[in-house]
Amino acid sequence: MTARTPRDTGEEPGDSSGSGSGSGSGSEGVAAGAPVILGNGPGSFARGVLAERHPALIEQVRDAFPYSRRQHKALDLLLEEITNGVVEPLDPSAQDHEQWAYWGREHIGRPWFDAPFLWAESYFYRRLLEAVEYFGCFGCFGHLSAGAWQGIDPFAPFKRAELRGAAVEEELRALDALADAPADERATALLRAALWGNRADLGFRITAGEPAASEADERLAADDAAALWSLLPAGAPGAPGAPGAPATVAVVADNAGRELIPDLVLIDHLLEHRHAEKVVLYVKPYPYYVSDATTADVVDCLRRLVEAPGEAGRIGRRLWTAMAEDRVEVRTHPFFCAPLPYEEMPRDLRGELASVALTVLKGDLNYRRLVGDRMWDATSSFADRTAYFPGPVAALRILKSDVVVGLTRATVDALERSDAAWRTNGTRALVQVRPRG
Ligand SMILES: O=P(O)(O)OC[C@@]1(O)O[C@H](CO)[C@@H](O)[C@@H]1O
Repeated sequence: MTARTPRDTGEEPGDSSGSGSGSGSGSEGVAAGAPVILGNGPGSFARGVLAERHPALIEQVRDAFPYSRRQHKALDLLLEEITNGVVEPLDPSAQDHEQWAYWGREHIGRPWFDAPFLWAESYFYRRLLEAVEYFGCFGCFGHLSAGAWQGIDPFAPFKRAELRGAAVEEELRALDALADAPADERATALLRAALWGNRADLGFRITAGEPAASEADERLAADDAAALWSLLPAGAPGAPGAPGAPATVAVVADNAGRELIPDLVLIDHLLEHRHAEKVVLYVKPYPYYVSDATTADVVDCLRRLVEAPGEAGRIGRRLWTAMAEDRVEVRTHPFFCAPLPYEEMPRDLRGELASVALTVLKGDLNYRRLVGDRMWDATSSFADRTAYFPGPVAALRILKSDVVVGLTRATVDALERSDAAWRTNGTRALVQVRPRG
């Protein structure tokens, strides 16, 4: 992976135009709005992630690989730093050193817990990759082992185990029962599968354990599914761009494996029923938040589908062909691993998303970045929070952090009465849509 410059990622060192004033970049006092979520709230969800989940993850990664003494030492140092130390910069020779020094200008040298939660999490994953030498070992010039671990995804063993597991097997077999279902029934079931697939988040399970079985609809805090489908009418054949003609849909993926498989199945449905003529699938440029999907994970999931019997195999083969015909295109951008809200997305990405009929953002982190990682009033308007987004946008998300907007007062009151941890325990979901403004 070639690290990109600040200009590529939507923020320029020294830019005083306001870019970089959002929740992730450090100037938390600048933008108007609800308080930015920091890592230091006593007893807060964010603090728990930084104090418990990240140290546990370091140990899990350490145990999953036959790392060298040098890598173990780097992991030890990182563990000590995130629990008792202050934020250290990336190695000066790392390609993205300058970028992260800029993003971290208000946090480097200060305790990890004092930084905005989104920033601290994002930088933690970057530092974990540094410790395991994912981009090479920059302090080891001239040493023959300097690049030996390049590109080895530290989360791959967890992702692979999930993909080979019984749950995926069962979910693939369940597709047979849907093969001949009426299109609208199939669409509803596949959208729901892609939504609840977001429970399959290996990072979340480090401390939360296996999520409770869903009672799907009863646990939807908001359901704009009808609005989503109305933006993607099943297309009659027509010239691209002509009124009523199917268009391009962007899907911003979240987790690999058990989430990405239903995402891919939904993408196949969109193409098969001409809700879209093309789907662009955005993935992370490098391993992130444990199970976030990279291109390698897309390949693994497609192989898993293609090798499956029955309907799953047929879907896999159709998608394989669609990739060859550019009807499904995988893209990435450094911004997807930036500690910034989508409001600060760079011009090139904004241009791409402006041209599609709908952008579907999967998962909790994408939601936090979409509306801003702040303690919003849960009844504040989703449309207002996302008005900056360059085109129609839909969020499919399991609630796994404090951020939420767009709920009715009645829903919030009912949730507060029934379950104190409803925002973070992974048992509630939402589908929220903002059509073109
Ligand atoms: O984006 P995803 O995979 O749905 O969730 C990411 C997540 O697990 O990471 C954060 C804590 O580490 C939380 O915001 C959220 O629960």
